[in-house]
Amino acid sequence: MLLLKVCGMKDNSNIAELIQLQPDFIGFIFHEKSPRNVVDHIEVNFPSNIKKVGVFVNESEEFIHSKIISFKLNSAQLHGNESPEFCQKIKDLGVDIIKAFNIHPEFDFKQLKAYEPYCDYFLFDAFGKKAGGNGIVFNWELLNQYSENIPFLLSGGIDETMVDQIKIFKHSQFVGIDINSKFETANCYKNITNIKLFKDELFS
Ligand SMILES: O=C(O)c1ccccc1N[C@@H]1O[C@H](COP(=O)(O)O)[C@@H](O)[C@H]1O
Repeated sequence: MLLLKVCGMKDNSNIAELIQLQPDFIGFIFHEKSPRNVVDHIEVNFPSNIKKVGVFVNESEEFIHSKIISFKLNSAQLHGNESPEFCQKIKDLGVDIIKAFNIHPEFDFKQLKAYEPYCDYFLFDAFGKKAGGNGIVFNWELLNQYSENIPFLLSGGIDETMVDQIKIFKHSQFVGIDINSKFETANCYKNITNIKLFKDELFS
């Protein structure tokens, strides 16, 4: 069964509704340039089986540490140009590491080897103007070049029309899906009904 990560949550009541659907990961973006940037405290009780992921773009170790503590994060998604050594430093803070990469035709998959010892998952996103949340789908066939041993989540512009595409996509390290902007209504609210339909169809 694929893992499901729902990213870019901000609003307490929206988060509480999402928890009812039992995704595997819920992501919180800590990036000032993003409309999904979390500024307020999240006041929702999380069941222990749902992992809280903080998403960071080239932030300092101190900043990430402070968010791990105040939001009780289980995982850090590093969505910038963070080095393998930086991933190791953040992993040593006691969280799982999801290292994101923006995939394009010239992407050098060989660079991923050095990240292997410090990452729990890779996340493959599209390449766009912004670090993430571009709502763009990349050519998943490029992942045929990925031959390392870290499981990955597929990301980038995934919407509810793509269930069949996801079901036929095959890769030995493909373990999950990350959804974000394509499930939003206004003001970065997630449409919980659409997420439920997507999840039910994906896992049927
Ligand atoms: O969503 C954002 O604003 C964002 C900002 C900075 C880094 C990552 C961000 N989101 C991540 O982007 C991918 C793809 O999102 P989308 O489906 O294309 O909207 C997803 O992994 C989010 O975690």
